[in-house]
Amino acid sequence: MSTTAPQRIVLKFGTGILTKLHAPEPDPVQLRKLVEAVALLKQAGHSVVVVSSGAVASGLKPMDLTERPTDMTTLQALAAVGQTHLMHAYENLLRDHDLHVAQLLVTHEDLENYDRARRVKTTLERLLEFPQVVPVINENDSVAIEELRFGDNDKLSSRVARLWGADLLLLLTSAPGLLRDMNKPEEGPIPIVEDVDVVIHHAQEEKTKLGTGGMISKLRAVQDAVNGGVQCIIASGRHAEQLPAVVAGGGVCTRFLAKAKA
Ligand SMILES: Nc1ncnc2c1ncn2[C@@H]1O[C@H](COP(=O)(O)OP(=O)(O)O)[C@@H](O)[C@H]1O
Ligand SMILES: N[C@@H](CCC(=O)OP(=O)(O)O)C(=O)O
Repeated sequence: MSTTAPQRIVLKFGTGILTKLHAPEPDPVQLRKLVEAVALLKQAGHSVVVVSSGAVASGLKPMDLTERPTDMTTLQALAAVGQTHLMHAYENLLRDHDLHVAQLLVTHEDLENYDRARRVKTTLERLLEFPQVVPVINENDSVAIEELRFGDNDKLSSRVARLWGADLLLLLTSAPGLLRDMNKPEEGPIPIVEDVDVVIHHAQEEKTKLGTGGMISKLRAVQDAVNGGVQCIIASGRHAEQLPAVVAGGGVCTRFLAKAKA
């Protein structure tokens, strides 16, 4: 992988890395580190799109809730409140790097419909002609129809990566990558995967308390992306400082090789 040519990179920040380790609320220190990594990648000449979860988690405190609710209507209401808090935080942190956030909220239907998906793509491309802009995409949770929701942002990020023609999709999560055995994290993640089907059995149902996806959802999203010619990486979002190294081909992570583009 070339490190000099500007690469189109989609970074997906899961809920599990945007919230505090032991409290269900956004972690400003984490967000600051992730935004710093985005700024570094942009300085290195990469074109960066962020898919960020965290709307529901950001809505808990303003709505005086301590636990993630389970009913869909309350979750959608929470996302409506939390999304503005989330964007406000991005805006403030990006400003320190002379960058601006551009919010794109999309539904499953938007990306499945040819004309609407083209519109999302053209808007994204126009935004990226402005080097000071960082598009931050989330599911339009408050209007998404329950049966058609992405639900987690893993699938959404792979659809965006394919639509935009990204070179790399980086799924940042609470795990250091795909572990062979979750009880033996000291073994480190599987470094390279050529065929997702061969490793899918390593993924357990277990996931973080606030996240909705889990590792199985991530691997399905990875499969979709690599089939579309997008290389994928699963890495820890708790070590944002290693992201430039990961993008350059090193670091601790699991790398999934892309299939040839059709
Ligand atoms: N084989 C595995 N290797 C690493 N993590 C795994 C594995 N199987 C299941 N997991 C779980 O997947 C979680 C990451 O998914 P999730 O909680 O949905 O995070 P996010 O909110 O970042 O999408 C990890 O915290 C871990 O508990
Ligand atoms: N769109 C939702 C994301 C839901 C979610 O938790 O996704 P993920 O972190 O990918 O498991 C939100 O912003 O809260």
